[in-house]
Amino acid sequence: MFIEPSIGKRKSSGNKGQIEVICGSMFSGKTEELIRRLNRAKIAKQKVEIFKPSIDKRYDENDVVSHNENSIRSTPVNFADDILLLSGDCDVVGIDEVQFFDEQIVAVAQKLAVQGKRVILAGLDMDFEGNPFEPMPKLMAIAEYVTKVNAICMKCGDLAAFSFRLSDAKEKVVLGEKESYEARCRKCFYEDKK
Ligand SMILES: Nc1ncnc2c1ncn2[C@@H]1O[C@H](COP(=O)(O)OP(=O)(O)O)[C@@H](O)[C@H]1O
Ligand SMILES: Cc1cn([C@H]2C[C@H](O)[C@@H](COP(=O)(O)O)O2)c(=O)[nH]c1=O
Ligand SMILES: [Zn+2]
Repeated sequence: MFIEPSIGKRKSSGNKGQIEVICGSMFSGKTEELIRRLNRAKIAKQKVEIFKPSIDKRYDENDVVSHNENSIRSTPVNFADDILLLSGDCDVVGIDEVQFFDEQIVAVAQKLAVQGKRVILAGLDMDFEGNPFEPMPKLMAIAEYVTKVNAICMKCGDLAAFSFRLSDAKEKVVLGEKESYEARCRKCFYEDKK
């Protein structure tokens, strides 16, 4: 489990800011882990702002919601740059579904961290073809902390790092849940890949 190197008193301690990335396949617990860290920051009396791309309205228009229905209030934004304008003087910025943001999210995360903020980003590291899902690789490169979480393979019960798309759709972005995707281990993913 990720243990914060420090938490609380960010402004008064002349904080340097940091970037944390939570990555993995679908159903691996990225959103749960993001919510856990943000709730702990709130308990430590940190001012927290949470964002998600407005494209993601699967469970709720505004909230970030995990597959097991944990939720936290968030602000949907159209562009990564909006986060810079809306994060104000907060201590901690949480961002979910980061893979749906434009490349600008990398500069935005960097700027927020340079301002002294703790920036926590959660997103898919691979797409349905098993390829890196930009801009996640760049964010992982500039982060101080990267946490990779695994789901359970829906075919064999092993650990799963891949998101298997059940439909024949070839577009990179196809929103969906259990009806459209399964968490798979490498073997079960490549066995059935079209
Ligand atoms: N194949 C699976 N492996 C692990 N957890 C699963 C799976 N399918 C459903 N879940 C549920 O999904 C939850 C994680 O949801 P969430 O944090 O939203 O994941 P992510 O954001 O990575 O898609 C788990 O706690 C579990 O209840
Ligand atoms: C693999 C893959 C996924 N998506 C979509 C499907 C879901 O709407 C989100 C991922 O949500 P989660 O919180 O990580 O479960 O992304 C996609 O558009 N393209 C893909 O290749
Ligand atoms: Zn498997």
